[in-house]
Amino acid sequence: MAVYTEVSKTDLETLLKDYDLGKLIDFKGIDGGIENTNYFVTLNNEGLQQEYVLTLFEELNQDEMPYFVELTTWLAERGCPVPFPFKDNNGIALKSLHGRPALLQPRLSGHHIETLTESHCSQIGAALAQFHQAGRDFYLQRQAHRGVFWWRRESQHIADKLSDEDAQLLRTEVDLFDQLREQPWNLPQGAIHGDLFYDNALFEGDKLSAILDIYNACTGYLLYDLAIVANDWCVNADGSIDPLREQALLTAYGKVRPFDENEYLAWPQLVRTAAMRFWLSRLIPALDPGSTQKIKDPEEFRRILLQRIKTPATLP
Ligand SMILES: Nc1ncnc2c1ncn2[C@@H]1O[C@H](COP(=O)(O)OP(=O)(O)OP(=O)(O)O)[C@@H](O)[C@H]1O
Ligand SMILES: N[C@@H](CCO)C(=O)O
Repeated sequence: MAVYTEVSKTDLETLLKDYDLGKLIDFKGIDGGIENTNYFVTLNNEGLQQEYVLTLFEELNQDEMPYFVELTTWLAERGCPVPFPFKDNNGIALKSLHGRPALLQPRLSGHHIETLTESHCSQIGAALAQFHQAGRDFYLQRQAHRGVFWWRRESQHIADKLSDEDAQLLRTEVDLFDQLREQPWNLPQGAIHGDLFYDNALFEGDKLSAILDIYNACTGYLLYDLAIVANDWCVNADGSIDPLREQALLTAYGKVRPFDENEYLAWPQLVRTAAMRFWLSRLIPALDPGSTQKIKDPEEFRRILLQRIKTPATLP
């Protein structure tokens, strides 16, 4: 399970002394996610039981955290259903535990979905467009942690562990994205989520209730963020695209933020780039015998990439 850093009852009670949120009743490591350590925390405040999530960041350092504290607060203030961290009694949201940056956030209600429908895709499309609209004038910028510089470098590092064919496939996609960036297209940019897979959304009944795990957010092409969503929410187990779910996603998104003319040109490549990015981020730990990260199957994204090459995507 994804508890990389153990937190004891004493650690938590010491942390909670900085807040007036109530008495610790229970806490439990969360068996989900692969990047960070997460705990559900139950507190009792004057007879009322409330649920929180404590996140310890395993990769991000303290200096990188203000971007996320500010962004989640900014988005929540503009009506996006994202968790944002509580401030302690001194007005401080960004804490530290066992040398890791730590945030205490509300536990948002809802459950993970297992079977994706057009309605789920349509709701996440509208919500992502609202996220993008809300984040458009966000005042901080952040370069993607796993963006263009990362994939240029890592695709070379990993090449000798791959078949010639796979190494070439990665190289081609890295080059094609570089070519796209050279186009005078001026694609809309802003704060993007960066990892809005369906396991990062919660639904209450059939209604979207939360968008979680904002910690891959960065400044980037808005359409690339939509491509990440399309490759996860609208794909069948064999890597084939479900055209109805994809149509529902894109139509709902476009109603809230209509596409720019040049975004139609960029879309077929951006879905390929998004597939390449997750293929690569899954390949790295899968090919590293010393990795302690939970492994997700890289093949899934290789299949999606091949599918996106075979049948070029179009925006409605
Ligand atoms: N604020 C929250 N409210 C409700 N549930 C939450 C919240 N934060 C985290 N969770 C639960 O914990 C799980 C893991 O959290 P999260 O996805 O942020 O972890 P991660 O390790 O950063 O994940 P990833 O592998 O997607 O990067 C979520 O899928 C969700 O079930
Ligand atoms: N969503 C990512 C893992 C977390 O970044 C994946 O499925 O590869």
